[in-house]
Amino acid sequence: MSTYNLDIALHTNLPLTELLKVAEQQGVITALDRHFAIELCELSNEPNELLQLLLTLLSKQLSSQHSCLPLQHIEFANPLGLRPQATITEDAPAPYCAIACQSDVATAPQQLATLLAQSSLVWCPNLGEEEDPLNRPLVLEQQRLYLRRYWRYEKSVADRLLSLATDSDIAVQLDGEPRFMQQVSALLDGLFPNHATDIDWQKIAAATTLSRNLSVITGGPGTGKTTTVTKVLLLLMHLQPALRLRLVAPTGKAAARLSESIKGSKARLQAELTGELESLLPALHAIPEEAATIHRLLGVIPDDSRFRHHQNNPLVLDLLIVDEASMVDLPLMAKLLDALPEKARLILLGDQDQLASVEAGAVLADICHGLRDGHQWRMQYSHQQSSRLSQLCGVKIPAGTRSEPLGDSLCMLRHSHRFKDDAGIGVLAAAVNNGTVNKAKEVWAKQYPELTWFEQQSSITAERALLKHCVEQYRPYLALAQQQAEPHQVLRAYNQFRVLSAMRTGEYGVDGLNLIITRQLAQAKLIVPSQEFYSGRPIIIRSNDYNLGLFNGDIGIILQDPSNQRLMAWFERADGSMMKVLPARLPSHDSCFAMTVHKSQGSEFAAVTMILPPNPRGAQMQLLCRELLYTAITRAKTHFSCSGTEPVFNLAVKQLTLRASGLASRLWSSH
Ligand SMILES: Nc1ncnc2c1ncn2[C@@H]1O[C@H](COP(=O)(O)OP(=O)(O)OP(=O)(O)O)[C@@H](O)[C@H]1O
Repeated sequence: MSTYNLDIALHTNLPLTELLKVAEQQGVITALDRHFAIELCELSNEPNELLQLLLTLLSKQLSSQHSCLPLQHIEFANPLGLRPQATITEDAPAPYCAIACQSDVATAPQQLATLLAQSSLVWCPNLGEEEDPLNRPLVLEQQRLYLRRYWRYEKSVADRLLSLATDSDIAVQLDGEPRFMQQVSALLDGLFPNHATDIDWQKIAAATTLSRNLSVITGGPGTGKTTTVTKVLLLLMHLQPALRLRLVAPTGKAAARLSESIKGSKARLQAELTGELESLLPALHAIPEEAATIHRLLGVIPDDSRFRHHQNNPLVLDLLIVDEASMVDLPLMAKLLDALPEKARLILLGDQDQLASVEAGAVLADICHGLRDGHQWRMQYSHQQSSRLSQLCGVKIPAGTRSEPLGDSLCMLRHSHRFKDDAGIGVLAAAVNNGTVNKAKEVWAKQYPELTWFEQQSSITAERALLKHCVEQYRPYLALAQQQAEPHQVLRAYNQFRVLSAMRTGEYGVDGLNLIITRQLAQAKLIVPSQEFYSGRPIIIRSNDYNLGLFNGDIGIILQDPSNQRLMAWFERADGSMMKVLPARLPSHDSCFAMTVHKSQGSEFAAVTMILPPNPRGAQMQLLCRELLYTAITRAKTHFSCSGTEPVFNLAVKQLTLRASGLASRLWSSH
């Protein structure tokens, strides 16, 4: 037992170094977590076990994609989450570790904060302080412990978003020039003719975007985010023909889909531009369709985590549109905002209910946090902004209950035009998103034609109906491959269906599923996998190759080159053109009959089959969450099937992932 001046102490029955080894053996921490703590304590020459434990917990948080360690989140009775040992002997007693506070337990986080503040490793910034003169590696703010780098990212993202949200030159122009207000309002009326009696939230989202330097349009799939933003771009290009705008998304696939959506929206809009609206046609044609990845926009420097564009070499643009913003992690958002020119405007589009980014943070969810009102969502416009929007849209738009500047920049779309209100996929997605197990159960019981449940058998090889379904779904694209159809045609057909899993490893993970599906397809004589590369093999890239222009998550297919019959790997570029690569030159890759739900973000398929693990344990339990199911379901456009058991499905519906971060409270001061 170690004690300090403070009223808080670490209780263990083994020296902490031994205990951390047990924790590593149990898989509750990694070797990296243990060494991170040891090395930092050695660096500071502070042999303090409680400090070492806190550093281990911080590292564990960071490897679970949290941005910080909130001290009040620590489970004081068992901070490492140790499990009881199966075999207990005198040599190996049951490990025990607890943080005990002698007086009021409620003061424990504050006591830990005081302990940390005394360490030479930790900087506690005063309000407004930007830099630590001593460059200490850790930062403690509001009882949240950060690695300095993450604190900087979080602070710079919050500062820039707030400054963009507060910057009101466009709002001032609208308020000060009644004619301009009328002109914009008339254009909005033309583009959003009111056929329904309900409030048209797409029109309000467009007005929000037109009146702020920062706007965030969030909503589920098919709620009209792209349609709305295309109309906004049309108005902006009409009002400011020289506007320099760029479209980006976090992955190549998402960028390609954004390009396609913008093209589709423009084509639909063209048909609507009749009568007086015909004068908008030149502006419509001027809207760019090409979208890039964020990495490409920022300019990747090989083997360097920095980009070519940053604060001192900003991007050349007036307006940046970022699609699939939920996939943008905290460090990348910080770098993107850093490279945004001072006067530029920013539009973020995304679905705040989807899985958070693969790397640290949940930036979009934190931005939208202030709209949550209990179990409901509610717009939070200030009185001034609600009156401005009411004038622009010609309907009364109520003000919210909060008064933070970010509220004026946000708009949420809730009505899906992709799924009919009573169609299975939309209803199931809504039930899962609300965390209502009974409702989800009812949806499955109704046996919608768009939904299929495969009750899980004892092993994947026993799941005949499921495997038959997968073979039938992949048959059309493989038949095209056998007929040596054009590569882009085969790739399109392949993208009609995908098997998704929560995890990579194990029989029910992507690795196991790829093996079994390959075997089934070979038995059905659809592929001949006698060598590593064979015609029809879909592949997913696992690392970046800047020379080839292939990036982690890119998906292609091995097919014969029509010009010389050699097998090549074919990929679709963001602009829709095809690129071929010699298979031997491919960076690390896997087969992709099945992929993780994480990797499927930003893509959509006609049909999706989700396979849940039968007996999730440990880390798998953490992966199974509501956002994972919601993301998997909403990747499907016409059919969703799920192989699992009811308890596992329900467990995932109930579990909500929360990423620890201070961003929401920086953005929403009354949070
Ligand atoms: N107000 C509307 N009335 C009728 N159909 C609409 C409306 N808005 C959008 N749609 C249609 O709904 C479909 C989805 O729209 P859109 O692509 O804009 O949604 P989204 O939110 O961007 O979807 P995703 O998140 O999947 O990219 C499109 O076919 C579009 O034409």
